[in-house]
Amino acid sequence: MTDTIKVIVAGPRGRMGSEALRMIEKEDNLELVACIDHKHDGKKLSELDGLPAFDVTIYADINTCFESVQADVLVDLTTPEVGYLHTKTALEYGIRPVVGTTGFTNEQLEELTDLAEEKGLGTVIAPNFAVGAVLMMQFAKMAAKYFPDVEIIEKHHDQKLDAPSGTAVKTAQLIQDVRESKKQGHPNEKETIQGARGADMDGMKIHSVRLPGLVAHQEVIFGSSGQNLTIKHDSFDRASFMSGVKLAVEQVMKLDLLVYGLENLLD
Ligand SMILES: NC(=O)C1=CN([C@@H]2O[C@H](COP(=O)(O)OP(=O)(O)OC[C@H]3O[C@@H](n4cnc5c(N)ncnc54)[C@H](O)[C@@H]3O)[C@@H](O)[C@H]2O)C=CC1
Ligand SMILES: O=C(O)C1=N[C@H](C(=O)O)C[C@H](O)C1
Repeated sequence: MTDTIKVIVAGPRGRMGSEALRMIEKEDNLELVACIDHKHDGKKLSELDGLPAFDVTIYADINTCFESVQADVLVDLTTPEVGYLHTKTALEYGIRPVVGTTGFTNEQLEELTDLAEEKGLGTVIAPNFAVGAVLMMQFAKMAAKYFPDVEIIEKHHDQKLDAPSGTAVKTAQLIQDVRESKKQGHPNEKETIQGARGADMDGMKIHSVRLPGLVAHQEVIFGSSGQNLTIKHDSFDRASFMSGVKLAVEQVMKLDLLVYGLENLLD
């Protein structure tokens, strides 16, 4: 029998955090031991409406939480600034972070990579936990070898804080690994309205759509003479991310460094 993994969830009232609670409730090898939330300090999760009725305490202060509760893993599903601080603090307390929160800067990712290595602690930061999205990114990386002209269109719900999405940035980074740096479009093109051509990453354009009704969607469009290739993924429901969160929580226990991207954990 495998040992139970003791998990703290940060952001339990959020769209992703609440889905993570529902996932943990169903899994015998995961045990929720506390939650971190800037509201409801000291309450039990079971006192909040609409969430699984776990008899665990909510802490507003992460240090108090880590000093009061013995845990193996912190699952962070909050906001970019908070998520970064949580990840750093978890590593300082010897707790392995599994981070779905997006919007970290490259400098923050580098700092966390160094800290995880120094502490010898597994850490997973995954911009997208949906297996289909991970495949979409891998297929895009494969295609970029043959189609260097590419634009990324990501579409999300209008409550999203960061743009471009973590998934779009990660996709562009994977493509950047295999293609020569390239400025796309006409060399003399001019935007008559600022932003019309989207964000630029190493010459690739990234377009961010935000609308009510959307969940998480991305198209990677490759163009070549006489042909286009479109690789597309849709998450219609946040349950789509949960098998990836579970895998990351299990695998982070076996790691002693930081991995960035769920693809590094898939067979
Ligand atoms: N990696 C992945 O597969 C996915 C990642 N995300 C990312 O996860 C993050 C959360 O997304 P959603 O759940 O949609 O957002 P949300 O806005 O529904 O939830 C964020 C939660 O964080 C809480 N929060 C804010 N400050 C806090 C603090 N100091 N301590 C504890 N909790 C705090 C808020 O109260 C809120 O409940 C975002 O960065 C998003 O981009 C979202 C979907 C999938
Ligand atoms: O905020 C979201 O919703 C999502 N965020 C992640 C991202 O920024 O890529 C993953 C997914 O796209 C949903």
